[in-house]
Amino acid sequence: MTGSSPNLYSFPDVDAVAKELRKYVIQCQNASISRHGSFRVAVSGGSLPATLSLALLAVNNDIPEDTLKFSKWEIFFADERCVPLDDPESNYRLVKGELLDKIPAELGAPRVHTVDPNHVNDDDPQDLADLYQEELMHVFAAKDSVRLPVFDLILLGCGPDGHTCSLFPGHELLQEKDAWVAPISDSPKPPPKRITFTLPVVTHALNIAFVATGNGKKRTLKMLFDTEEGKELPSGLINVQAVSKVNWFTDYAAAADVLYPKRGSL
Ligand SMILES: O=C1O[C@H](COP(=O)(O)O)[C@@H](O)[C@H](O)[C@H]1O
Repeated sequence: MTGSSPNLYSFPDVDAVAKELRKYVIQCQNASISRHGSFRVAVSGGSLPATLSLALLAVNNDIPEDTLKFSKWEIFFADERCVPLDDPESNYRLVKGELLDKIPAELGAPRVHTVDPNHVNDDDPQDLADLYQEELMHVFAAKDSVRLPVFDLILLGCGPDGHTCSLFPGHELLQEKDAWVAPISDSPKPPPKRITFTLPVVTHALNIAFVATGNGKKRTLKMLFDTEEGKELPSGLINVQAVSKVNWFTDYAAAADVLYPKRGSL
């Protein structure tokens, strides 16, 4: 699962992607629970939650090592839009509808860390970002002061422009070195006001997985993996900075034009 460069996995279709993603997430879960008793995972919005749901809500055939232990999960949001939690633009609402509401009771309930709903309508999203950073600090810096949180797994999407979280190409936020969570008021993709994990937080995670499927991601993946220009895009910066911790789960449609070596199994 690791090498000296990002792993680009490519599978025939979304169902096959979901099957392998499940294996990978469960491997990360089991290792994390053995290490520290919980699984701290961050999720994204966009197209990711649907594929994640397909992966995690599959039947496990009673294989013990294929068991999801949601009661040990702490779920965070790699980025969130500054909207109420029940707004159609909310990443929380999306993840709730696709996944959280559908988790069978016998698998346990995760602890979900949403943004503070009392500050989503603030003019300046700085407070919302600061409060979410404090939420992370309660979990990751409970005993000592730590420079950065160490997520067990961050699950990312990649937009057609190469953005990930709410980190957009050429945006000054890509230079942020200190904050764990940052506000953005000029997102080129609506809604404009959001908060996002910063690059240092993402690249400090133990495991990072991108999920990118469908024709709409074909040009983006080609650029990210086969061109120098792609290394400057937000998703490309994560490839460059986190190298072997990064695993891409793609389908044949998205990775069709990529020359970078692809793998067909975990
Ligand atoms: O705006 C966002 O977009 C990205 C990518 O979405 P996708 O639909 O192209 O997969 C997503 O990862 C992020 O969480 C979301 O806020």
